Amino acid sequence: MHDHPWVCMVMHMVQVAVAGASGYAGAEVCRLLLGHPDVTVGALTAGSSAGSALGEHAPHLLPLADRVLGPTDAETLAGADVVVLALPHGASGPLAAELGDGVLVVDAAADHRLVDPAAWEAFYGSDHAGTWPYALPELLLAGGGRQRDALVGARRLAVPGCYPTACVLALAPGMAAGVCEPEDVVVVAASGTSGAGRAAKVGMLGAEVMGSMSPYGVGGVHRHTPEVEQGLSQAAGRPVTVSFTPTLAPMPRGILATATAHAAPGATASAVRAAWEDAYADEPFVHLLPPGRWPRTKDVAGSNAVHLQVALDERVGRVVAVAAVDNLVKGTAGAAVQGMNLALGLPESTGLPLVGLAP
Ligand SMILES: NC(=O)C1=CN([C@@H]2O[C@H](COP(=O)(O)OP(=O)(O)OC[C@H]3O[C@@H](n4cnc5c(N)ncnc54)[C@H](OP(=O)(O)O)[C@@H]3O)[C@@H](O)[C@H]2O)C=CC1
Ligand SMILES: CC(=O)N[C@@H](CCC(=O)OP(=O)(O)O)C(=O)O
Repeated sequence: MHDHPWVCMVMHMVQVAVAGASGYAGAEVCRLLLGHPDVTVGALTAGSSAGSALGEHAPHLLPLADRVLGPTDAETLAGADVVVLALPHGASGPLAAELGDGVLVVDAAADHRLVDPAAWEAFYGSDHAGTWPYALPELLLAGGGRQRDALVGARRLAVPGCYPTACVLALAPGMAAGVCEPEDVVVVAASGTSGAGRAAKVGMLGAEVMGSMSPYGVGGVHRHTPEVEQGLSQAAGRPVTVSFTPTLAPMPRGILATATAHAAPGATASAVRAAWEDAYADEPFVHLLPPGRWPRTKDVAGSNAVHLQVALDERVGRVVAVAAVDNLVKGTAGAAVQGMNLALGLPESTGLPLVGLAP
């Protein structure tokens, strides 16, 4: 299919190592890899959990329950064809440099997503590690083409953030088609608590989050703001400004993003609908719902699907787009596997579930 040296690898089973396998994202990568027909699971590593069995942390991963987690270092990860890094931000750059150019490194953390070092420094407060191809294949690029083309044959991949995946896919069609204005985009998105990782935090205790919703990172300070702006700007071909407000929702997984943008002068409801239909008609994972049906997080739980709907609020002249994703699948682990498939020359959908878990 693709004329690239990686393609020969698919003749054999691909060995994939996972760093951070005891965490939510790493364990979800393992779950998907267990259902992937072309993959064997290689070394699994952790931080303070190294030396313990994966089953102590992720008992649902029965076939891997007895695997002992190794330390997260280049020596332990050596020998794999692919290394997925599901580590806290900041850890990926130095480790990837030690892994060498021959291995495909898929980074689930934020370290290599942003193109603009100044944006990284402003929102993350550390030195920028560099920019890797952004693993959002469905992203429409201004002037034609999709981000997918940058992923085929790549050896380094930056997995998009969970909120940015939902927000960017929600509005990119309107930006690319010119039916949405780039200024004053507003996004309010709710996330399940697994988005915060499993490290203990008081605010994540059941007693704190159950039966309640609360915003955080309000006022343009959340670190996903520049990533959402970056993706939408790439679709629009000019700078897009976004007010982004994340919200914590009392559910284990899922993101529901509601994004609104000024409609371009003369944009009609049918032109808006056509932009979204055209954008995603051939995308295996991005599903524009029939008119009148709206996305629900339950419908995408456990799957790599994105459910979308769009409407024109003619009274105020704004386009309203809503997207639902599973933060741990299309928002992280599924995107990692989808990007891996593309980089290796495998069919893009291999090993990725399209069916959700509702009710
Ligand atoms: N959760 C989500 O929805 C999403 C997560 N991501 C990203 O994925 C990455 C992992 O997130 P998540 O799984 O949620 O986090 P968790 O806290 O659940 O897991 C973190 C993992 O990293 C390991 N770890 C922590 N510190 C170190 C260290 N110093 N050296 C080596 N290993 C370490 C942990 O091991 P140990 O068990 O020993 O502590 C654990 O395996 C993050 O960058 C996150 O932003 C991206 C998109 C969505
Ligand atoms: C609910 C919650 O806390 N969500 C996290 C985002 C999820 C995440 O892990 O961020 P990345 O996708 O950039 O890795 C947050 O707001 O920081």
